[in-house]
Amino acid sequence: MEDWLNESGAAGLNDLELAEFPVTGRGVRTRRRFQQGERILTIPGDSLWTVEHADSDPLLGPVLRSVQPPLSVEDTLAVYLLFVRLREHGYEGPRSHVAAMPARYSSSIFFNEDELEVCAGTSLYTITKQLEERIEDDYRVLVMRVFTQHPDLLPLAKISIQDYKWALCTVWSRAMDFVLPNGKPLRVLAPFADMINHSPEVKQCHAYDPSSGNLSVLAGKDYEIGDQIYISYGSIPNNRLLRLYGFVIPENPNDSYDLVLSTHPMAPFYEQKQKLWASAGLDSASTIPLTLIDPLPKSVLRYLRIQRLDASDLAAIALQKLDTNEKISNSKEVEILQFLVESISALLDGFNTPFEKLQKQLAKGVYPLGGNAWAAAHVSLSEQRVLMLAKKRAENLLEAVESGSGNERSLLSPLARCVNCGKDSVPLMLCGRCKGVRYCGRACQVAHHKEHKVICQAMAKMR
Ligand SMILES: C[S@@+](CC[C@H](N)C(=O)[O-])C[C@H]1O[C@@H](n2cnc3c(N)ncnc32)[C@H](O)[C@@H]1O
Repeated sequence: MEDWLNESGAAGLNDLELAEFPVTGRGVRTRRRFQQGERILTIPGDSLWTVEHADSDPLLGPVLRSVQPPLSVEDTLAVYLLFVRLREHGYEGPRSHVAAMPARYSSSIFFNEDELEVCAGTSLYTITKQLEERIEDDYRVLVMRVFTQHPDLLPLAKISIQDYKWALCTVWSRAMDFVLPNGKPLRVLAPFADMINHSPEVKQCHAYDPSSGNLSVLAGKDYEIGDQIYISYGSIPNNRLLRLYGFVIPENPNDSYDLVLSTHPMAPFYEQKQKLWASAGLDSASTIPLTLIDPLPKSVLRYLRIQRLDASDLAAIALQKLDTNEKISNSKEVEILQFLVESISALLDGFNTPFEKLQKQLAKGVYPLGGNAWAAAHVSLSEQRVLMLAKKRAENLLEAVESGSGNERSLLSPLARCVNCGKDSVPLMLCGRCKGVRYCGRACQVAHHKEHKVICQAMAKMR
């Protein structure tokens, strides 16, 4: 692969080598020092895998162009990979790249029932089950529309659903996404650059140059000889990391839980409410990410306030006397917050193993380190952690509204109050480590330590 790339005009390969590393597995090692921002690697445009290249391939192009409606970007690249993998002559360069790719992946779509069961209750569990069905459907469509129509180029006997899943996982875990100056998205598979592993400690340092069509990797930090080179795959929570890339980051600072809020179209005043959701940047079926940094975004409360509006509230809104950015009334806010606390409790009850038990199991080594069940357990911890924070936030808000303390606003902006007791009228000190929360004194900091420890580490890492 490296010879092909050098001949095609790649730059930087002589300073790099493939090597095995603990945790990340195979990756790219540097043979020289790099300073942050220096160019490490350039892969020429002609060697990249893109939809454009697939469409202009002399053999595959006519096949792809004849499929109506056209295949998705993901399927086009997957079929392109399978097509090249099946060639016995020609395509030496791309074939050397395919030969260097992993033969199997550890995305959650390859988990057996027992392994997946460890994360039952998570969004990963649901999405993986749905994905399995979608992949089967998509494979059936490809068989009908492409493979059986072109048995000479894409013989069905050599493309099983397992092969299709391999190709999909190759795209998910190795392709890079960019937005071109004209706003169009571009998905690229870059030989050798796709051997670089992810680290949350570097910012995005790979770039596509639309004028040359080349892909470059810059140093995301300073490197010494022998160091592993990293890029950033993005701020990805564990549930997505495991589904798309087949790995997790314990105590991932980017963890999130996708809260799905929906309303039945037969609900009272549905159409009027739909307009209000739209003007709030929401939808009648909204998925709102709850994160470690913002476990209860204001948009969740806003959605629920709109959902519960009655005729008189709607009339007041029409006269601009009410704003769903603020609570409608104390009693309605209490109702919403009680519902939220109950709903989050129900979500937490739906997890196969509760947070503390799972933590103990992991500490005892019940799940073999780095294995599928271990990774699934971490996704469960990640999602439960975010939900527990969201529940705590909703409970604090509920208490503030019920007691009439008027503290709700400051509870939604946590930096303005003591995160343990909620006091906001005293001098507050910042947590020295994460600088993300404040305390009114040492006693509150000590009392809050157990709950705050994990988030503190995560936020400190992000900083
Ligand atoms: C773009 S490839 C990187 C090269 C890959 N390690 C290989 O040997 O081909 C992405 C894959 O590398 C692995 N990987 C990347 N970053 C990782 C990390 N921080 N921890 C564990 N595995 C990682 C995962 O298997 C992921 O799907």
